[in-house]
Formats: sequence, structure tokens, C-alpha cells
Amino acid sequence: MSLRAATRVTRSLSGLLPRWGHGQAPPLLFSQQRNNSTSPKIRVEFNPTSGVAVMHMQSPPVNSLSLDFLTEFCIGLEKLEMDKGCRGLIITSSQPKVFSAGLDILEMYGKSPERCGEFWKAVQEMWLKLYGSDMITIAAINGSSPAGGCLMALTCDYRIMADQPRYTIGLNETLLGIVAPFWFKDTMANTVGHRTTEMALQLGLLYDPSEALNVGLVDQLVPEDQILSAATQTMTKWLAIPDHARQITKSMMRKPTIDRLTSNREADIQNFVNFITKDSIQKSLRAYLEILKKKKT
Ligand SMILES: CCCCCCCC/C=C\C/C=C/C(=O)SCCNC(=O)CCNC(=O)[C@H](O)C(C)(C)COP(=O)(O)OP(=O)(O)OC[C@H]1O[C@@H](n2cnc3c(N)ncnc32)[C@H](O)[C@@H]1OP(=O)(O)O
Repeated sequence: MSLRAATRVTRSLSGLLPRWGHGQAPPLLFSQQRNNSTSPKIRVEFNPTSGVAVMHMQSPPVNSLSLDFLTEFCIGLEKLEMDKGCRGLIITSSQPKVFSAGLDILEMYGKSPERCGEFWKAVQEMWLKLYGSDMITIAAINGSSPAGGCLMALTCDYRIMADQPRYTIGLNETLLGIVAPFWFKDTMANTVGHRTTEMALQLGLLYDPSEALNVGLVDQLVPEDQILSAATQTMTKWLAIPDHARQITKSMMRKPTIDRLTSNREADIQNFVNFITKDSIQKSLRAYLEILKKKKT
């Protein structure tokens, strides 16, 4: 059964699930240790001659955005941002078939409100740093990229996706019974327009590469083995533009969206915590996690 079809079963499944109290962790059925490995989740290669860095996401199995991952990502990004010699950043995945599976669902399931707040602050930080980056940012999407993974790609200046029909990309939050926050929605609308975003978000649409190119969610498709060379070629074109003019233009386009979150950060964290710790939402997340597990059997 496809994940999308399986997700439709969530509603009928949820009636069979046991209830648990607000803020109380249900029995741990899932491995909560997976992302606690101490090996680096991000590998950065910087070429001082070209001024371009390649960030490889290497957090098995699916580069899910855990608190540890996001912290490492932001530290890496900050270091590159402070290095005046670094003008461009390509983000890609070292994991087979997946760019990023989006937010780590285990960070949102059975966690205390304090921990959820800390996690959400890190998600905001990743978006603020990447969307507001002075560097030229290119996502080399060499695998599926749902929800938060799609957000990460949308936050870059340019998106190249591997032309592999089984890969999908989109903000599919509603399929999990959750809602894409306003700044996820704004980032998508800034890229593909209001109408496409409205429909995609309500239906939780996951696009294959050709559909994603058609709606403008990605800018270019290439065979998977050419993704880094295509990203490097595009980067060369962007590097030819004087930095200050490009950076001011980028800031002019993105500042109103960034300001909207910056001036509502605390309220946004509170909204997230209130929403995600609701019994009904925890129940949906649990059912979704079970579906992900069952997919294998
Ligand atoms: C009133 C308004 C209030 C607003 C409040 C805002 C609330 C909004 C909150 C949050 C927004 C949410 C954003 C998100 O990003 S949620 C995450 C969404 N992600 C997904 O739906 C992706 C799910 N995963 C997949 O579809 C697939 O795993 C895949 C296509 C990425 C890869 O497929 P495949 O290679 O076949 O791998 P498996 O499915 O077998 O997975 C391997 C392994 O990884 C686990 N896993 C997958 N995704 C996640 C994840 N996102 N988080 C944690 N773990 C994940 C999966 O369970 C398997 O685990 P294993 O069995 O232990 O190996």
C-alpha cells in the first residue's frame, strides 16, 4: 500500500487507538534513540577557490530534522555565513532516495511542552538563517522531500531535482492531520503563487518531479547522477552577479516574510506547542508513525 493510501486509513485506525492524557507520553512503541548518534549529521566541503560550499546531509535513515540535526545544520550554516570567502552553498543528501523526510516526527510525539518548544525554536532558526542567507543557496534534491524537507528546499534560491518519478516533494502536513504553519505557507506561496499553494496545502499534495517542475516548485530536473554538476553550473551563473546587488534584491523580496515570523516568534512557538501536544494531534502522529512502520511488513 502506498504511504498516501495508507494515510487515508489513519482516520479509521484512529478510532481503535487507546487514549492518553494531555502532555502524557503514550507507551513508547518506536525507537526514540535513532537520531542520538554522535556521528556528524552534516558534512561540509568548502572550496575556497570557487567560494562554494556543499553541505551533505548524512543523518540515517532519512535525514529527518531532529533537534540535534537542526542544531548542527545551523552551526554549519552560521560558520559559512561568517566566512566572507564563501559566496554559495549547495545543499544535498548523502542518504539514498531521500533528500529529507522533514521534521522528525519523534520530536513531536510524546514529548514535554518544554522540549516541543525548544524543537520548534530550532526549526524557526533553520528557516530564518537559510531564507535570510546572504549566500546563493541551491537545493540539489536527490530524493524525496516531504513537508519540512520541502520547506528546506523552498527556502533556497534555486531548486534542482533528480528526474526520478518515484521521488516526491510537497508540503503534505494535512495528510498527517497537522497544519503547515503560516511561514511554511508563505514560503511556498512566494515560490508557486497563492492558488497552487492553497490547493496543495489543503490536499497535502506530494508532486513527482515533472509535476513539481510544472507548478514551479522546482526550477530544473536532471538525471540523478548529474545533480551536483548541474548545481555547480547554475551556481557559476549566479556567482557572476555582483554580490551586493543580488543580496539587496534577495532581502527586498524576502524581508516582509521573514519579519512576519521574527515579530511573532514567541506566539508561533506557543501555537505550535499548544497544537502539537493536543490529544487528537498526538493520536494522529502515533497512527502515522505506525503506518510508516507497517509500510515495511
Ligand atoms: C492552528 C495552527 C497551528 C499551527 C501549528 C503548527 C503545527 C505544524 C507542525 C509541524 C509541521 C510538520 C512538518 C513536517 O515535516 S512533519 C514530517 C512529515 N514527513 C513525512 O510525512 C515523511 C514520512 N516519511 C516518508 O514518507 C518516507 O519515510 C520517505 C519517503 C521519506 C522515505 O521512504 P523510505 O526510503 O521507504 O523509508 P521508510 O519509510 O522505510 O523510513 C525509514 C525509517 O525512517 C522513519 N521515518 C521516516 N520519516 C520520518 C520522519 N519524518 N520522522 C521520523 N522518522 C521517520 C521510518 O519510520 C522508518 O523507521 P524505522 O522503521 O525505524 O527504520
